[in-house]
Amino acid sequence: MLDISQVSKLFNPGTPDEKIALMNIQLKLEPGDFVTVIGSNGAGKSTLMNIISGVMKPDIGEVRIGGKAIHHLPEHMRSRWIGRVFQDPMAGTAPTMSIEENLSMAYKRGKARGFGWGANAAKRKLFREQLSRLGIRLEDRMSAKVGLLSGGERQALSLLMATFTQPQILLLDEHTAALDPARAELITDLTEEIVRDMSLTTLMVTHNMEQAIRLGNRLIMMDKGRIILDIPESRKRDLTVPQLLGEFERISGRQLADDRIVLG
Ligand SMILES: Nc1ncnc2c1ncn2[C@@H]1O[C@H](COP(=O)(O)OP(=O)(O)OP(=O)(O)O)[C@@H](O)[C@H]1O
Repeated sequence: MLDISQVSKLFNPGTPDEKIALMNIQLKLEPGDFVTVIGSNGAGKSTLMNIISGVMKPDIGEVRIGGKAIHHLPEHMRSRWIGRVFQDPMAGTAPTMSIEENLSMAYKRGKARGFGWGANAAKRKLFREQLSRLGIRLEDRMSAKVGLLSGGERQALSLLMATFTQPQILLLDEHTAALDPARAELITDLTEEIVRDMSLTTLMVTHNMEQAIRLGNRLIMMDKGRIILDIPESRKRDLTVPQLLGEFERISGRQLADDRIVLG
């Protein structure tokens, strides 16, 4: 479903600030894979997400979705295949627009995949149904401005907007990191439910080691622009946080340096 081959990205080449952000990344996700991504500070996790979504282009290498090369396409052209939820609850939604207007935007984005403009009443019914799945009564507040919602409510809406047109790839970029523990748990539960129910192929960056182990069917660890560990479901099931940190130390020869690390 997602095929990244030999992707490299260098920032400020040929200057004293030269940084290797990604070095020869090879990553293949099968349909329905839910892969968690962890790594040290500056490992290249955000750059990888940005290259998949089209915020940045790789220096070399290819990104394919469903066999189609997309690395040369601009971000807006990829959005019909890719849903993304960011760490910042303000990032995925338009604050001055209502919940319904925000959902309409996301709906329009998926149009090319069979979600044509329906009659308004039919659309509103669909939005209400979708919102009610979140279980936080946003369906009763469809005309409320999104800027008035709490961080958790906005993140739940962002998750719905990123997924309800059934993207081929869902990118979750530390999407629970800015929330308090109770709201982070709500969004994590919703994520699991939506990904499972829609069989979405998902890549999730997290600083929460316990979450990285518990969620999904595969875990990858990045360091200095490379994937240094790729753990399949069979091994992940019995993995513990100390074992995971030990693996990092064994491979990289250092302790995992991450100023936002959460052990569990
Ligand atoms: N726009 C940029 N210009 C220059 N260097 C950059 C840029 N974006 C990222 N980098 C550098 O590329 C490397 C990878 O950064 P990236 O943000 O992808 O890491 P990360 O794994 O997401 O880190 P963190 O967990 O700390 O957010 C880092 O050394 C970073 O300083």
